[in-house]
Amino acid sequence: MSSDVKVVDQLNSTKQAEKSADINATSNIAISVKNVGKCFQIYDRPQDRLKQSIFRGRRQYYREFWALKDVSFEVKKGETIGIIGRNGSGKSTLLQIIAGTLSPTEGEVQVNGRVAALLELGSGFNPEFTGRENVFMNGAILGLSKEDTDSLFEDIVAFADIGDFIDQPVKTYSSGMAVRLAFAVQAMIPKEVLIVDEALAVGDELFQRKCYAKIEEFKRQGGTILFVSHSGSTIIELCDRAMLLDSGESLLIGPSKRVVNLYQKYIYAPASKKELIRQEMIEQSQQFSGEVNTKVQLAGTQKRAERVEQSSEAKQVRQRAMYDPFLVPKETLQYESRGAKIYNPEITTLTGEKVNLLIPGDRYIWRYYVKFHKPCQNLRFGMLIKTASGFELGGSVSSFSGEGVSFLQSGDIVKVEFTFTPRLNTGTYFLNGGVLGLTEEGEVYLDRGIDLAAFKILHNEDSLMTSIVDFSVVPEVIEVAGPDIPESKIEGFLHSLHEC
Ligand SMILES: Nc1ncnc2c1ncn2[C@@H]1O[C@H](COP(=O)(O)OP(=O)(O)OP(=O)(O)O)[C@@H](O)[C@H]1O
Repeated sequence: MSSDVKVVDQLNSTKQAEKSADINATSNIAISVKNVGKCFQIYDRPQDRLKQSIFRGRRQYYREFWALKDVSFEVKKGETIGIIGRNGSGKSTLLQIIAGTLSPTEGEVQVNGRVAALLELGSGFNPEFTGRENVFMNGAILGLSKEDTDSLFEDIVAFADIGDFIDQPVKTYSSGMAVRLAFAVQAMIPKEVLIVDEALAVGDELFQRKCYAKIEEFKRQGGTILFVSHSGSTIIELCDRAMLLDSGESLLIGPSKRVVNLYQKYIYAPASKKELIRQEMIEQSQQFSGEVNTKVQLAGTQKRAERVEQSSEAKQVRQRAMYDPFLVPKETLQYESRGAKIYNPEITTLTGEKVNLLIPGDRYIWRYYVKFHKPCQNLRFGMLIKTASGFELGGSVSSFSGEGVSFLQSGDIVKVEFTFTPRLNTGTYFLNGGVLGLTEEGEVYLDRGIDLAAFKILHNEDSLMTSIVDFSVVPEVIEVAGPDIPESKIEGFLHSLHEC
């Protein structure tokens, strides 16, 4: 897209946002998408495009391709919604329509407030102008006065961190530098709605972390976010709800963890089962409409576990079996079997007692059995531990890619054990198990169970750890000087300490 076209589109976008703000100013809805469809005209040969413009309307030289079909949803103010789906499912098209850089063929989109969109970053810059000039141009396009942009300018430049290049023409920038500056503009402008296409993978890892921190800050401040990602765990971590797009259709909108799990079950299902799962998802979508899932049947669990934590008995329970029958995942999800099935998943102590209240730092076994219903080869077995919000903490597979148990007959049963040490903070965690095998489609899950078991890490009074993972940190604080070192001498003094 040329920069001129982009400018016009963005001006339209601003106008659209202003218009919507009038309509929705008092509503708690930030984005409303109603029956949106997008049809692209596909020309098989370049000359067909020319013919179409000459014989306009009299004959059709293109094929129609509907990239979005009848998509409807609403996003409340302050909500973060994730959009997930395979390549080509229509995610970017939907984001562009909501951002106002693409118009829908049918349906209606309303956005309440100013939109900043982290899409096609840098494509709106004029390469002949300097970074500074482009920042002011972008500000004007986004509806900011010169004074507004003036007051944000230092922050934009500091965030982009491109040094003196700010006064060089953008055509001299590396692509990474242009993207950084464009991100900084969108990140710093005042906005009500932020649209992010994670596929942008901006710059190096440090800059990416800075971008995520900025997105998280916007979320904390009550901003509304629409977020596209291929990473299920990022969607679960960041988003309140998620939408699954498939071939341009919105199949499922609901709690993000549930949507991501069903999506994974769907993409790994054999072709013959896909339509069935698709229908199941459409039906589930109607049930969700905003409901929040509780993960575990907590009846009595929390109180029971707290009592155990508090009692002096907790200090003596090392090596004693601790099992709470109420601590079971409410929503275990098993993939469609492709010739193998997982049975009897359980956590035990090294001496075989079934447990789910674990002592941090002790050794345990995650065990399941697998029965094979057809001959299978290159078999690998996996485990994964996740937080209650679905964030993947870590796991293991039984061998490297492509290796594994070379062959098992139909009817064979294997026992799979993973001995592990949960070095984790107090809290509830979930375990997955999976069997991978080589089929004519490549390596696929022959069976996979999401949230097959839950466990709780008991409180350790002696631990000073913070957050989730225990890195066995040993803190040490030593007084090295009294108040007699003046401020101006501190660096020299600390240097002399190292030399001693
Ligand atoms: N300008 C266009 N002209 C014709 N077809 C288009 C155009 N833009 C997108 N499409 C088609 O529309 C479909 C949806 O594309 P889109 O980029 O929205 O998918 P996506 O889900 O974002 O994919 P990805 O995950 O690969 O980024 C694709 O089949 C794509 O080829």
